[in-house]
Amino acid sequence: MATTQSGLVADALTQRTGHAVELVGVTTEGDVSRALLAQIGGTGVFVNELRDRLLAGEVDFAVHSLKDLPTADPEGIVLAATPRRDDPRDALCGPFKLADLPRGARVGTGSPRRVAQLRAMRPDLDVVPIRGNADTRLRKITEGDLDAVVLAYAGLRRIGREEEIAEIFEPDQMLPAPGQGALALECRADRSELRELLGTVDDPATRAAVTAERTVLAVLEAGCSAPVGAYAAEGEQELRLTAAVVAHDGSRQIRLSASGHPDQAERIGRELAAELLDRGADQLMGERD
Ligand SMILES: NCc1[nH]cc(CCC(=O)O)c1CC(=O)O
Repeated sequence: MATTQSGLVADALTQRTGHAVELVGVTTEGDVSRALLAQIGGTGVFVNELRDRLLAGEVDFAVHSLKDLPTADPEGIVLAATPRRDDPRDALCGPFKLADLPRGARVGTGSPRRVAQLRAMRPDLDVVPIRGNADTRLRKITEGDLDAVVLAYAGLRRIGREEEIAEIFEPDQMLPAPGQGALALECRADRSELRELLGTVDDPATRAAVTAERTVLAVLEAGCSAPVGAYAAEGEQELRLTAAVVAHDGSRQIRLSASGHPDQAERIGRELAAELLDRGADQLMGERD
């Protein structure tokens, strides 16, 4: 997935700037660790190694899944571009649509956000924590260990596994993770010429949307181990942000929306998060089943 999305970015950059781009593969802790992301996640396990290479001057820029970036701003590194986002929705993979899964069916996902929202829709399912890349997860269906897995639609598209999708969840069924489906190009802050080149693939509407979404996460001080979803739909001159905090067992949720001008993305995110906290988001996130 990482190689495909980096290749797409490289091609787009070459097309717009005329510069050749060489891909350098970097293996991260997130790629090798067997621990559940809910335990190790939120701390940049897919990101830190690439940032070290940037700071060491070994690579000029890095391509990340924006969803994997910690919300804290890294020292000496800037988010130089957020290309136009792919489909942000989550997808159910396997032979059954959600409503057709038998009672007690085994559904794999390691994401507390997906677990909680699955339980809200189908409390009878047996949600099983899994890890590994998308291919590994999908194999668990063909090998009969699981009846279904939930993965990001954008990622499935990038690796050409769309045929395995049974159903794509609308954001009102399963609110995506902040930044899901978007990419992030980072480079060193002191490389102003490079920043300008990378900026040619930036999409301001995507940047506004993901800024609003990630601000919610930052204010809630939640990482990817929290059952928090946020999605900002991009209109012409309006951004509509929806954010939700779901109880781990899916029994309750606090879900709010707000709209405003895209220039105000950060403020919209901050205010919505404050309102979620006002309504008890903290308590809901802390509860375990
Ligand atoms: N946490 C792993 C990760 N990071 C980005 C994607 C998918 C692509 C995307 O959301 O942009 C995935 C896998 C998944 O959630 O299915």
